[in-house]
Amino acid sequence: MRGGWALAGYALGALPFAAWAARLRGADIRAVGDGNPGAANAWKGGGRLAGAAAAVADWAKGAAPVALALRRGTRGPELVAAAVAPVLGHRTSPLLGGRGGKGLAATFGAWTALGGPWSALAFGAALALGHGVLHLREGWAVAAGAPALLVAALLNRPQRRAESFAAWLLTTASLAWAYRARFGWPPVRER
Ligand SMILES: O=P(O)(O)OC[C@H](O)CO
Repeated sequence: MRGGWALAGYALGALPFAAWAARLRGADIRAVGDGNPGAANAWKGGGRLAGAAAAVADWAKGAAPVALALRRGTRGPELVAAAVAPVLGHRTSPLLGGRGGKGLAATFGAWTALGGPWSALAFGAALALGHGVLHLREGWAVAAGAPALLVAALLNRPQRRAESFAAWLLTTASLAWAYRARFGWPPVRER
């Protein structure tokens, strides 16, 4: 069905696993840290197990629609939709009143399947380098990691060049918007 991957991906992405994991451990994720319903706050509010479970579940909900779409031979705009929809579902989850999370874990999941594991690893390494080693503010670290993700995906899965480029534009725009309050000047944090 045309639009099926977009609908299924959005519905899966909208499942707020981090909020549920925190709640299972008695925490309200909105009251933890910056209130983002993501794995980091599930970890802070609900402990390591809740955080790890949320990270895996949020990653998987990004990866699963793309992996299934690829297995069915889906290409073109439908494949792009399968990659982007879970991220948007997480960002705007109706189960959280439209105020979902930033979509970082779901983005990692979608790219693990679309660009191959190396693209997600390249993104993760660039984020760790930018934020952890070079002390870039979160927004800048995400922006600096995005080109690494695209280059790794194009090298890794050259046969999906058009889909990767389209999905990259959309997931990067989504992350840039989600992290818009985390840019700030200068790009490097004061220590
Ligand atoms: O972008 P989310 O919503 O997957 O959550 C972000 C993580 O908790 C890391 O800050």
